[in-house]
Amino acid sequence: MEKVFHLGLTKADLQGATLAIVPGDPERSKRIAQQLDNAICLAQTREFHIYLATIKEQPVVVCSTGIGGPSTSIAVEELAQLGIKTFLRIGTTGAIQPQIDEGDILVSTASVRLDGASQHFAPLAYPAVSDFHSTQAMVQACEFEGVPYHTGITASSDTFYPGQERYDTFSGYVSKAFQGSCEEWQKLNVMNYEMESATLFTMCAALGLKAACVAGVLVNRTRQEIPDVDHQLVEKRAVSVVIKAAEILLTQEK
Ligand SMILES: O=P(O)(O)O[C@H]1O[C@H](CO)[C@@H](O)[C@H]1O
Ligand SMILES: O=c1cc[nH]c(=O)[nH]1
Repeated sequence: MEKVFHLGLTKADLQGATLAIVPGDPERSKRIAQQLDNAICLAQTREFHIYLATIKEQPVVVCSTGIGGPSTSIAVEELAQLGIKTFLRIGTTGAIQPQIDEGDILVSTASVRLDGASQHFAPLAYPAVSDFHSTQAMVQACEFEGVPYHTGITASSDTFYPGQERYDTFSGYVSKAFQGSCEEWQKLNVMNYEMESATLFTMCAALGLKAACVAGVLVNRTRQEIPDVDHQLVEKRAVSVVIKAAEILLTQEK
C-alpha cells in the first residue's frame, strides 16, 4: 500500500491497530503515548503527531487532529484508510451550564453541527451522534476513575470566538447569526463548546466508523471567560478516562 497523503504512513506501520485516541493538541499526543506501553513516534507532520503504542498488548494509535473540523477530517479519513475503526477524541472544553465545574469531565452523546466540514459528509439533517458502545466505555471509564462527569450534547463550532459567542475579542463584535446563540444552547440543555466533535461524529457515523468524545472543562462561561485552572491537571483527568475507555473497548474486542 502507498503512503497516505498527509500522515505519510502505510497500513503496515500501524501493526493491525483498529483503535485510535485522537487529541486536538499535538503535544498532548506525546503526553498520552508516554502513559501507554511500548510507545514509538511514527510521524510528526503539520498538526498530526502520531504514535503507536500498546494497551494490554494490543496495538493502539495516538494521533493529534489539530484544531477544527478540516484537519480532523483528514486525520480520520487517512487513519481509516490505514485500518482504524474506532476514534476516541480527548479534548478540552468550555462549559455553558452553571452546574458544571472546572475540572469536570464531559462525555458528548451528540453534537450541534456549528462546523462546516461535517456538511461535506452528510446534510445538516443528519445527526452528529456518537457511537453508543464507545460512549458507554467512556462513561464506564469515568466511573472507574471516580471523576466527576456529565453526559449530554456539545456545541461544536468552527470558530473559537464568534461561533462560541465570545465578546472579549479584538472587535468585540459577534455576527448576527451567533448573537444570542449561547443563551439558546443553554436553554436547549447543551453542556459545552468545543471544535471537533461535530465533524468527527458525523463523518464516523456516515462512513460506518465509531467515535466517542471526552473533554476536560477548562472554564465555565457562566462565571468567567479566561480559565484559571491548571490545564495539565484537567488534561490528566481526561487522559486517564480515554486510556481506560480504550482498554475497556480493546478488552471487549478480544
Ligand atoms: O484541547 P483540544 O483537543 O484542542 O480541544 C479544544 O481546544 C481547542 C480550542 O482551544 C479546540 O481544538 C477545542 O475543541
Ligand atoms: O471555551 C472553550 C474552551 C476550550 N475549547 C473550546 O473550544 N472552547
